[in-house]
Amino acid sequence: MATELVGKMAAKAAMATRPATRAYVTFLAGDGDYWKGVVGLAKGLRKVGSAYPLVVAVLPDVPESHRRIIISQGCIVREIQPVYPPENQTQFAMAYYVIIYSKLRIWEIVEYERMVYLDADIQVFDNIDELFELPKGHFYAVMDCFCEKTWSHTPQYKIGYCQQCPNRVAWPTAELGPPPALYFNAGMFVHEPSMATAKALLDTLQVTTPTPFAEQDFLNMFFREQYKPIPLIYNLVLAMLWRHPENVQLEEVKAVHYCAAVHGLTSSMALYIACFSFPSLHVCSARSVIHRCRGRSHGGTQARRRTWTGRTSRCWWRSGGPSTTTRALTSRASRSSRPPTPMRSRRRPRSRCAPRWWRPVPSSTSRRHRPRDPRVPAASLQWGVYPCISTRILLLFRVYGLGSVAVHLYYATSTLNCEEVLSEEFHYTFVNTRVKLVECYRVN
Ligand SMILES: O=c1ccn([C@@H]2O[C@H](COP(=O)(O)OP(=O)(O)O)[C@@H](O)[C@H]2O)c(=O)[nH]1
Ligand SMILES: OC[C@H]1O[C@H](O[C@@H]2[C@@H](O)[C@H](O)[C@@H](O)[C@H](O)[C@@H]2O)[C@H](O)[C@@H](O)[C@H]1O
Repeated sequence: MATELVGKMAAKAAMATRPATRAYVTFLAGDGDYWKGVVGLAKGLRKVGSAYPLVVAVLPDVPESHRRIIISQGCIVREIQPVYPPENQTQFAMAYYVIIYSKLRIWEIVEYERMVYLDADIQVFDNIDELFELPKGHFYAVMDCFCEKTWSHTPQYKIGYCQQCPNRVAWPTAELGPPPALYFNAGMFVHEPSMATAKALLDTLQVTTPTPFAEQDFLNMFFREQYKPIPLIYNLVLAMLWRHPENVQLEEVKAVHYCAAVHGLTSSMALYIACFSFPSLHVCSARSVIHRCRGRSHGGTQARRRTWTGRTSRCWWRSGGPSTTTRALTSRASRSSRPPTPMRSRRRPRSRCAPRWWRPVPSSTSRRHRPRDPRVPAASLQWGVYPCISTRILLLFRVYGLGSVAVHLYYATSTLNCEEVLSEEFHYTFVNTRVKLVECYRVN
C-alpha cells in the first residue's frame, strides 16, 4: 500500500514538473459502454504511476454524463469531429469501423509533441512511459496476428500464413508474389501529432478505397515506410494467447488488448446477459467443467492425453494476487453443481507452434511437489487441462454487486496455463454487443 502511495506521489510530482508535451490518448465514440473501458484505462495508467495525462478524443455523440465520469477520472476530454471514408461498397470487418476513421483526428492534437494512442479496450498493467523515449521519426506499434476469423477475407488467412509465426506456413512467393509488409495492430501506437501529417492523412483518405480493417489498414498503408515493430508486451492482443503462445512471455506483458477475446460466443453472451440480470446466479468452478471436458476430449493421440500442467508462474497482473472475492468465489464455486454446456469451437483448432511453457508431467507427479504460487488460489492448482480439448473458452461467472460480473475465465485450449488466468478476477462490462474484458480498478 505504502509503495503504491509513493508511486502515485512520484507520478503526481513528475507530472507537475514535466512540460505537458506528452500524453496518452484514446478514442471514444457513441453512447455505448466504451466509456467504461476509458475509465479502466485511466485507472490502469494511474495505478502503474504513468507520468503523463490521458487525453480522450470524443466524438460529439458522446453524452455529457459519460464525459463527466471520465473527467472525474482525471482525463482530458477533447472533442473531435468525425472523419468518414469516401462512399464505397466495401464491407468492413465490423460495421462500426466506419466511425473509427475518426481516430485520425488525434494527429491534430498538436499541443502534445508525442502521444501514445491506446484503444479503450486496452488495460495497462505495468508502466509503459518508456515508449515516449523511443527515437523520433518512426511509427511504433505491435505486429498484429492474422489467425482470427476476422481475417478470413485475406490470402494470409486462407493459406494459414501469419507474420507472428512465418515459418509455420511459408509464404508462396511464386504464386502470390512477395509476402505482405509487416502489419501492425492499430489499437496501440506511438505517434507525433502535427497538422501537416493530419492534413496528409485526411487528404489521402479521401482518395483511398476503404478496406475491411478500416483505419488500421489505412494507417498501415500510410506509415508503411516509417513503421517499426515494438514488442507485443505493449499490446498483447488476446488472440495471441491461443494462436501464438510461444511468442508470449506472460510475465513480461505490460498492456493487454481485449479485442477478439470473445468474438462469436453468442450463446455465452446470451448466458452472460441472463446471469447479468439475475444477481444471485451462481455457476460452477472451472474444475468441475474440466472433469466434464475430460469425458469430452476429442481425438489426439494417447500420448497427448497425458495430463499437462503448466508450470506455476507469475500471473500477468502485477496485483498483490487475487482478491479475497476471487478466493471466495473460487472455493465456493467449486461446490456448485451443473456446469454450463461447454462451447465447442466451430473450426478444428489450427496447427499451433508447440506452446513453450507446457511440459508433460507424468501422472505420478503429485501436487505436493509442484511449486505453489501463493497468489494463485489453491483450487486452481489442481487443474490440468488436456491439450486436445477442442473447447476454446469456457466462461464461468458469478454475478454479484451492481452490474458487474466477476468472472473466472478458463481458456480450455491446448495452449493456456489456466493458472495464469484463473488467478485473476475480471469485471466484465458490456461494450455494445461485444462483451469485452475490462479490468476496472476499484475506485481508489
Ligand atoms: O462504438 C465504439 C466503437 C469503438 N470505439 C473506440 O474505438 C476503439 C476500437 O474499437 P474496438 O476496440 O471495438 O476495436 P477492436 O480492437 O476490438 O477491433 C475502441 O477501443 C474505442 O476506443 C468507441 O469508442 N465506440
Ligand atoms: O478498425 C479496425 C480495428 O483493427 C484492430 O482490431 C482488429 C485486429 O486486432 C484484428 O487482429 C482482430 O482480429 C480483430 O478482431 C480486431 O477487430 C484494432 O485493434 C482496432 O483498434 C481497429 O483499428
